[in-house]
Amino acid sequence: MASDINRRGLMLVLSSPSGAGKSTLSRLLLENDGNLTLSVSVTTRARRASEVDGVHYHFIDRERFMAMRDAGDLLEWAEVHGNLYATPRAAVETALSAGRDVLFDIDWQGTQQIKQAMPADVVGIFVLPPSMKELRSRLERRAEDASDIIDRRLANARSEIRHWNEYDYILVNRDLQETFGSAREVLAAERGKRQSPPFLLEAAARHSQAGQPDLPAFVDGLLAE
Ligand SMILES: Nc1nc2c(ncn2[C@@H]2O[C@H](COP(=O)(O)OP(=O)(O)O)[C@@H](O)[C@H]2O)c(=O)[nH]1
Ligand SMILES: Nc1ncnc2c1ncn2[C@@H]1O[C@H](COP(=O)(O)OP(=O)(O)O)[C@@H](O)[C@H]1O
Repeated sequence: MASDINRRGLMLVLSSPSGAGKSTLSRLLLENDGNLTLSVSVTTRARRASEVDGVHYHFIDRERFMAMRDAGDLLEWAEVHGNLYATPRAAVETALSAGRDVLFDIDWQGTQQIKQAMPADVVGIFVLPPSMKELRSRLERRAEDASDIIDRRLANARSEIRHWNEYDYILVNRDLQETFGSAREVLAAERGKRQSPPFLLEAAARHSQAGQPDLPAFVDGLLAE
């Protein structure tokens, strides 16, 4: 039975440099997909005006963060832009064992850690901005961070982008609706792969559309040889 084969949910990771659009994409995915749950991270960063404690993050102090880390309560953790961020373990395990898929908005360091721990269950999407100029203007338009904080995020962007090839899918976020459509395709394809074999072909076709536009032509070329 399919429910027996696929009783563990998948772990969908979205990473990007700050401002590329991963929080916006996460929100769209969560609003449109009843089986997807957000892993709400803990962080020592200050709350932004638009953020709600317990919804976007659990905002905690450094002491509590260290206590959680030392107690083994964190699935992964990292320092990003001078703040500490981590994924609480318990909520993820509860959701996965109930067959729900879990969405993570975490950086490349966290992705490496969970891929190491659970390689078969993790699907990584890296979101790129169309240009660095557009990245800056998105951070400025978002108007949530002081200019020194924006500068720090931009200064870190290139070193984050260098980790793009550690991910399974790369999405260039030009048009938001198109990127959202591609992310949904990835999710559908990866769910399909985890079902019974008849879904595998469909999954492969979707994978190629979402990730590499040239792949269908390549496959056509192979078939024509
Ligand atoms: N490793 C890790 N990174 C996280 C976690 N939560 C958020 N991040 C990353 O920390 C970075 C900064 O996030 P945030 O302060 O919300 O800023 P934003 O990316 O500009 O929205 C982003 O790359 C997030 O993906 C987490 O639990 N673990
Ligand atoms: N495709 C897009 N085109 C234009 N603006 C976008 C696009 N995607 C996201 N944005 C905007 O860019 C800003 C940064 O997006 P956000 O999701 O907060 O990025 P991140 O979570 O990666 O830091 C937000 O103001 C958001 O509304």
